[in-house]
Amino acid sequence: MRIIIEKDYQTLSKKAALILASQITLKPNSNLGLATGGTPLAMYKNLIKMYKKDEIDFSKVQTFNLDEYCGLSESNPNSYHYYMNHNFFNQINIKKDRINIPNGNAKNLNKECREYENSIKKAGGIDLQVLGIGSNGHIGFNEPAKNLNVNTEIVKLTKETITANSRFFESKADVPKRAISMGIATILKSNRIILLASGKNKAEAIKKTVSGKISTQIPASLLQTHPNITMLLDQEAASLIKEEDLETDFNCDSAK
Ligand SMILES: O=P(O)(O)OC[C@H]1O[C@](O)(CO)[C@@H](O)[C@@H]1O
Repeated sequence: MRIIIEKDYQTLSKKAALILASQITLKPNSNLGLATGGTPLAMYKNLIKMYKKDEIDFSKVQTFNLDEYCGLSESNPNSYHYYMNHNFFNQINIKKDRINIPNGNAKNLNKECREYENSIKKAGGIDLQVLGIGSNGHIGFNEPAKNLNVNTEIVKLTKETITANSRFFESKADVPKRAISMGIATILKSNRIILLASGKNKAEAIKKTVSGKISTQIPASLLQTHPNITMLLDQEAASLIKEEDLETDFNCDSAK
């Protein structure tokens, strides 16, 4: 596990954008796995800036989003379809038919999950997956539980996640209770993963992800088994990581 600690959210977001840009430069037809939530917003802004300066070309890129709420239409401002179009896709030259986001409004949700998983396989898998993390350690919408989903499935959101995500909705009651999410194996099959985390409220989950025992109660801890994972953190999110867990050849503590 490579750990990069940046001064703050802005520098972390710039670095995340540079990692994506280098992936696309090296492989213009990359399959990118993308995340939503508050954390990647500034990364998307940086990528749009780079695109406008002619530094990146998204025309051959294909994207797969991690998750989507059940029951929200694409035009609902709280859906992840809307989030991605509004915050990213509408401002770059990606081809619409190369964008993949689970349809949380599909008539047959189980079929939708199976087809989503197959479309990732057919595309040859994900080259670079971007992840955020919930303060309970969830990745995608894979919530802490005794058993975790392997493949893309319908998931029930925990009270904690509903409360955390209610900041984007008019009221807590409006937050959907279910979502479609890539499973843990879907995520772990990606060639490279970068996980972004900013702020004190992520520090405990980050500590457990980096150095805790691997447990389905902290879904992100399973990332310890991945051969090419980079944790891109700001100082607050990294504040509970012990010094000795930073001392490996791979780790780069750029803020100190
Ligand atoms: O970046 P935020 O808003 O803290 O969200 C953390 C995680 O929770 C989610 O909103 C739900 O999966 C993710 O999209 C995100 O990675």
